[in-house]
Amino acid sequence: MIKADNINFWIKNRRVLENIYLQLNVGELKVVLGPNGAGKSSLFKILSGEATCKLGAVAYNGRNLQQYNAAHLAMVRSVMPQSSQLSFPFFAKEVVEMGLMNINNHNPTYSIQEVMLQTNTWHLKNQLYGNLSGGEKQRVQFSRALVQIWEEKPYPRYLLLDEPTSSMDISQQHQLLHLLLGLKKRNIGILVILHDLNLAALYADSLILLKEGKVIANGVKDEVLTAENLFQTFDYPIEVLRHPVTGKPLIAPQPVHTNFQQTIKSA
Ligand SMILES: Nc1ncnc2c1ncn2[C@@H]1O[C@H](COP(=O)(O)OP(=O)(O)OP(=O)(O)O)[C@@H](O)[C@H]1O
Repeated sequence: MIKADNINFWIKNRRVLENIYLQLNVGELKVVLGPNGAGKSSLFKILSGEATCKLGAVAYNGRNLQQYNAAHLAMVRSVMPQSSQLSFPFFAKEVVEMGLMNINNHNPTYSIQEVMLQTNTWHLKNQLYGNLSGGEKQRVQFSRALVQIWEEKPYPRYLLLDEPTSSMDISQQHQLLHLLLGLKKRNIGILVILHDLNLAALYADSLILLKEGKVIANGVKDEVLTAENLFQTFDYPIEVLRHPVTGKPLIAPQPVHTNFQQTIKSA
């Protein structure tokens, strides 16, 4: 389990995260939602170990994050940040192979091809990463993160993804989330930051709504995804309907012209 207790985080004397508690279990897909600037990426950096908080603590499998060295941490969690800059002209396949270098695995029981076929990137293997489209770059970075945890292990591991689908078309978005569902069965817990409420509604087990650094709601999907919680989080009127095929929540934002101001006043 990843356990975050009372996370408080300041950037330049401004508190951007306040008293955050969360738990991520293996077999769970947790989505973090919230408006721009809510603190999602800051929380992500603290959970992944990229940043440290003055107040509060993060533990992986019962052991404080600070006690892990980089190599050991790479064995228990894999990370896809919002953006990744590469200073050299790597081919797409070389970028994916970096996932193996992170865990010092020179002899994987699986092939890079196997993973890249799953993420629809194998045909891009010999293209320069810098020349790929935004969505293609994301799929390559996702592949790199997957390669790092693809091999089955007897201990719990975690995959952390910050807006992995933001540049992807609708088909690729759903394929990525579908792949995550498969990973849940491999003793892996997954935390994803998304802006697409409907992707969250279809695929998440649990959700955290964040606004101005504070948790508005945290729990199982059906309890968190209510019109009231969404309004409180986004200051925007959003209906929660039922998906006609899956029966899961279906998010229907109201268009701005339909009495938006009136709705805000009456809420
Ligand atoms: N390096 C920085 N210097 C100053 N302020 C920062 C810095 N990084 C983040 N912030 C501020 O911290 C707050 C939280 O930022 P964060 O990136 O965590 O938000 P977010 O929820 O991920 O937003 P988005 O949805 O737009 O990606 C924002 O107000 C942001 O302006």
